[in-house]
Amino acid sequence: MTSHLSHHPALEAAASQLVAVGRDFYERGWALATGGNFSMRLGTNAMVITASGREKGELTVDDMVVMDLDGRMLPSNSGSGSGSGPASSSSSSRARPSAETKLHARLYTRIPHAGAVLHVHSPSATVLSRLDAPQGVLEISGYEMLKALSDVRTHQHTERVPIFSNTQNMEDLAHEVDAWMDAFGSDALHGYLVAGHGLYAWGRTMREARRHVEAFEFLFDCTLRTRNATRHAP
Ligand SMILES: CSC[C@@H](O)[C@@H](O)C(=O)COP(=O)(O)O
Ligand SMILES: [Zn+2]
Repeated sequence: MTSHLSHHPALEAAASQLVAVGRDFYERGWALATGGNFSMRLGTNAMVITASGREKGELTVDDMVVMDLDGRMLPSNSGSGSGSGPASSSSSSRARPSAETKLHARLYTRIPHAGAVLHVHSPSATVLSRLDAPQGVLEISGYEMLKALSDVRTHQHTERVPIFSNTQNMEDLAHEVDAWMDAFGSDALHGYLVAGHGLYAWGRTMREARRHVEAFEFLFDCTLRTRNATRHAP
């Protein structure tokens, strides 16, 4: 395969996993219309993240940007042209990092075991995050599927998913996430919601991060169906 990543086998392997998750999540309707972004850690202070504005179901290994966790682009992004955003979403245009790069970087910094971070715009996450935004947290308990979240051993667990207000200012949003983790810790956290926007979830590996997104999606869907059924109960 010829790409600007081809001299970096570990990086290219990560990029291939990002391409695969993009295709899968697009097909499931969780990353439509360029929504969503995905990254993997590369060592202690670096990550590879999807380029901004790309169709997530049509990513190639060239639609990736290598960054350090302080927001600097690192070499290996040299094979590109210019422009980004939905209007110029071809893999030959210059790769600009995801607009939400700061959120990924902050998670890798705060959670040393995080190896992959996945952000999706799924309908259930988007709807639930709006419904429960006033409470600032979504609590889910009683489902066997909770055990798909790492270190959860029983359906009696209560998963607390914080909900942050949406903003286009990623520094502000990252600050809100930091403040929440300062107050409540990050050990029991598997993901968070951004109101009217979507879900961020992570895992030690790409496999675990994907499992977490799938589990959250199932749990969100069950939560919405239960509320709907309760509303229509005689
Ligand atoms: C449909 S636009 C969505 C973006 O604003 C953003 O929320 C998103 O998830 C994708 O941004 P991107 O810059 O492509 O990583
Ligand atoms: Zn988004």
